[in-house]
Amino acid sequence: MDSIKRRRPRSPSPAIYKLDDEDGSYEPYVPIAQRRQEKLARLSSLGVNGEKLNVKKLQEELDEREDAQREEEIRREKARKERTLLLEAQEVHSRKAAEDSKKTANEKAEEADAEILEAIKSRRKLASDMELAKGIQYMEPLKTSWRPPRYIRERKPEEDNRLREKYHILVEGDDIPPPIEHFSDMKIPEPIVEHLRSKRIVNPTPIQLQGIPVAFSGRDIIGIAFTGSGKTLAFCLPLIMMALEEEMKLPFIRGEGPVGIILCPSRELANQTYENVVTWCAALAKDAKYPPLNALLCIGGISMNDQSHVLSKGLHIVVATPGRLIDMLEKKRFTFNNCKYLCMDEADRMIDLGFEDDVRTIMSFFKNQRQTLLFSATMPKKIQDFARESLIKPVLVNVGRAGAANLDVLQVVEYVKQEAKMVYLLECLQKTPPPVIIFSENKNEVDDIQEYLLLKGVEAVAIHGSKSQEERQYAIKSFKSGAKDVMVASGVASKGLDFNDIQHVIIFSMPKEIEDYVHQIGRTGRSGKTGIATTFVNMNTSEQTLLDLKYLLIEAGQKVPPFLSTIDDPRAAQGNSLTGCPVCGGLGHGISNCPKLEDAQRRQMASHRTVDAEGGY
Ligand SMILES: Nc1ncnc2c1ncn2[C@@H]1O[C@H](COP(=O)(O)OP(=O)(O)OP(=O)(O)O)[C@@H](O)[C@H]1O
Repeated sequence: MDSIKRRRPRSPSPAIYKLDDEDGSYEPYVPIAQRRQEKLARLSSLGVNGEKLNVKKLQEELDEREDAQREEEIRREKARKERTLLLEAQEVHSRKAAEDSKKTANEKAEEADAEILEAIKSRRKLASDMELAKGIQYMEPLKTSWRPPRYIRERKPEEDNRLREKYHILVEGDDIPPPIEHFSDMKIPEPIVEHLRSKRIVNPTPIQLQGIPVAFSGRDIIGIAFTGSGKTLAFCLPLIMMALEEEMKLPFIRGEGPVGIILCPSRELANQTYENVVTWCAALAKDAKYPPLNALLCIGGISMNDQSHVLSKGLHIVVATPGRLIDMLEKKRFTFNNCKYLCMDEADRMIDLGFEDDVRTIMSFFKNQRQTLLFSATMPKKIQDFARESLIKPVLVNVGRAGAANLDVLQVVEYVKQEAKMVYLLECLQKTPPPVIIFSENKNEVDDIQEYLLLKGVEAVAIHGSKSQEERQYAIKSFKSGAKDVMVASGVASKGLDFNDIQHVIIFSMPKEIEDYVHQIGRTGRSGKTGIATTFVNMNTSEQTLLDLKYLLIEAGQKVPPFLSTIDDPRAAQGNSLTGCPVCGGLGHGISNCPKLEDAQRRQMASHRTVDAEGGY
């Protein structure tokens, strides 16, 4: 009985059965009585006298030996199985590694892109923290009293579409207001139309003929059109009209207003837009029928006390850079209690990671529903999608591909060795008469170029983020007035600045982001005139930037120099899709190599509430 208790079961466990069964080594069960008989027979065959020996003891010894044998078999079997599993795991692993290495060729990049896009998607909505906290979500656009003339209202939708096709305007959104081909049909006050005519602004440009009716209707808008195509008028005029209507209903007194704000990424651009607003308001007020409208320039680097006379009256329009505007709002120099118009010029720049939080803070000062307008020449798909989520029934008005170069600019790309650049620059300046702008990414280089040109007797001014506000203003003023022939500039002057008839833009050092290039060459070829842009590249220019440039030249139907055409797109070799980067709009790379993403991450790490190097604050 004892021995039976200690003995291990001879018959294998069901699990082992199963395994044995699987590989065909199944042993049939032998009853205990039969086994005892067999054992005794074996003992007697060995010549052992069963009566003399303690049979029970012998039997136990034999059982133990058999048990040990059986255990050894099970152990070996287990080891064999484990080894097989290990081998299998190794095989799976190496199969996966092989698949992964195959993926590099086609899917890996897309997988990585999807991951980055997912991360970008998780960015918070652009709505202010206050709106988000209160859970406020406006569903309907702002109501305005403006209506298109009856004959346009009665036009068939197909006719509207025909007009859009004629002007290469793409639209997206619900209930899109009709395009209007003439200023006179937009119900703009006659003194303004008259003033525009005096400036040879007779017919609206495509972005204006669709953008203005959309904005006049109170709709949120994303307006994308190439550099120099008249976006400023498209977003200033609706604000002037809104302010006019409010003022005429009930005149503003001290402490009231503004009705709306225009946000710009640089002081110079804000200043230029402010001057436009003031000119158009003054043109309006020339007719005694219309009241004067007050505008305030709110930028870093200037004393706000100089404008105290504006603050002592009712305030209609504020043109600002984000930092100074937040400062003024926090100090309660004015409020947004009645503000219902927020426009962002160069909006992609405003809402990319650098200014995103500032924009949110500004939005949190609004007390009521607002109309939001975003305009730019470059607006990568991801920024469009992100912005769209934060707008109310927005209308997208797109003239040409977002980020495409202005076709009125002749783009010349030249290979110039680093050490030869300065000398070649002088030669290059002979291509056209002045005025000429030279762009460099590096502030020290801007200073060096100006110094060199001055030494060579060229009347040159320089502007970059480290110059004082006076120096910057002097540079812009003297260049605009024609007193100086050449302006050497860092990126600060590249976005939105509208100089008279620039003949030639020279890009001394190619920017990493192709969007910056598009803005820089866009300082020429404005308002229907043509211009030249010469860009120096060399081995310091990254291959990816060169690829972006190559595709942009091809898209614009420009000549591609041999050293650019020989650069192959690695994505093509890997069989990857050649669609443009959704983050920066560059056509020569995917999202995983986006230079803007790197920059954005860098900027996010730096505290952007400190003085903006480009002078935004
Ligand atoms: N309808 C028009 N007809 C002719 N010229 C116009 C018209 N509208 C604006 N302009 C002129 O075109 C020039 C460029 O306009 P604006 O500065 O608004 O361009 P933009 O689209 O904002 O360019 P950017 O993207 O570089 O900021 C200005 O000098 C402006 O006076």
